[in-house]
Amino acid sequence: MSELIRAVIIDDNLSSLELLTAALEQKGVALYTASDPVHGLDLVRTVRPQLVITDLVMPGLSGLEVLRQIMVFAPSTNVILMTAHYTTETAVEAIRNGAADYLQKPVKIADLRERVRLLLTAAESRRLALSDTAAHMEDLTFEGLIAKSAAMWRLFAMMEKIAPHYRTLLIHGETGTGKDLVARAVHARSRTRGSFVVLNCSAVVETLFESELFGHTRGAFTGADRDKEGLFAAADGGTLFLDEIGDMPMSTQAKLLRAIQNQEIYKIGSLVPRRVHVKVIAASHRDLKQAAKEGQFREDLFYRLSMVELKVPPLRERREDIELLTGHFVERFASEYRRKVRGVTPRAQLVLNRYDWPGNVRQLEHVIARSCMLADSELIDVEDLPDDVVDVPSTMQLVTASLLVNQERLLLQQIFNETNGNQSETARRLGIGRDALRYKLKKHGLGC
Ligand SMILES: Nc1ncnc2c1ncn2[C@@H]1O[C@H](COP(=O)(O)OP(=O)(O)OP(=O)(O)O)[C@@H](O)[C@H]1O
Repeated sequence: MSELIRAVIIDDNLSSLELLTAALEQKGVALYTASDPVHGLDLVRTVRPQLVITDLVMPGLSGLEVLRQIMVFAPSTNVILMTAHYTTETAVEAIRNGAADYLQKPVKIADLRERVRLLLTAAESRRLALSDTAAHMEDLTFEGLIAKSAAMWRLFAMMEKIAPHYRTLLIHGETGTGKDLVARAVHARSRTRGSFVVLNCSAVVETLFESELFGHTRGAFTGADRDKEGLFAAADGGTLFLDEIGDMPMSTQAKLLRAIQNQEIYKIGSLVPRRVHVKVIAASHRDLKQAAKEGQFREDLFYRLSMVELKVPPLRERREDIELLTGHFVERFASEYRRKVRGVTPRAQLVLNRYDWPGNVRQLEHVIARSCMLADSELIDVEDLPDDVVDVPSTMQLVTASLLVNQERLLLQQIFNETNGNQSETARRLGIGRDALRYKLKKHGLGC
């Protein structure tokens, strides 16, 4: 971050403009100010700043419009909006539209400095991770998540921005992609003081769901022989992570929605409400929108949760992460199992890079753990890898094969029709023998 940082501040209130300028004035930062949004946008176009701080309500053009225009011509700019009327909903909306942050006015100077520092450091980490010049693993790590792919660093940037503002969040991704780690990372960056409490919805007996979430009073039902606090209460001031929320019964979903909306819970057997401040993160490998359409998930809960939706891409869509994760897991398991393994051979790495990883990072983790145990030498080789990883043809090969089969069927059908089903003529035009033609016709269910 040694280069000069350019920042543009736009505010129609002159004393606020002066205050912000004084707050951000420091070595290495070039500040430009505008007291009207149109001039502000001109400045942004000419000086191409990394950072723009703009008021939300201004005559002529709103801060949201300023944001919208900047996102069109310089989408990587960090735009911070300031407003006297902060709500979670407007903050989330602004961030979904590309804002880097959304601050309550009057802005606390220490807060602003810290937010700017975090944003610029995050932008620097992102640049470093994507530039192939990262010197250390820390440069490629975001709160325990390791990646160098642009897709993952885009996700980290969104996590960073949304973490201080969201109240509900939905994480979607195939099994083993790292949803749990993503949830923990968002919690860590949310600056809440409370705990991170987890409920795996696929592991709870249906009848005990509500007692798990909201707690119960003694005698509330048979077997309730003492008062019990629920997970909502345990997560008060922190985050409740509901993993595999698609497995939550519909009746519990209705109560969950009410608790989220009212920030109030009732223990089973009690009429006394308790106020709670809980951020809720839900995760699912299922397409909940589709489930809601099919009546298998409450639509209102889906819309509430998906105000912010984070998608964790499958490993096969970010293959540049495979080698990095392989190295990380080799180091971890070699040390855990006290083995002298220090890497994988180039050809084994090729096999790993080519495989489709239906179980995603977790599957890669298990494969490397097993290979570390089996490897006879310092480098894991192809024979140390499981057969299914080594033998399966890559998706590319499968796709090509199925395309060829399709093409063949279409061609056969076309010529067979043109020749009015004349096999000798069809074989002649295709340049193959009659036996080969009969075989192919049978294979494709044609002409019989
Ligand atoms: N980017 C990553 N860097 C390092 N480790 C990772 C990364 N992504 C996933 N892992 C590891 O892979 C394993 C699976 O991750 P995690 O449990 O977060 O996935 P998940 O999507 O929540 O899975 P499920 O859908 O089965 O609950 C964990 O051991 C986790 O530590």
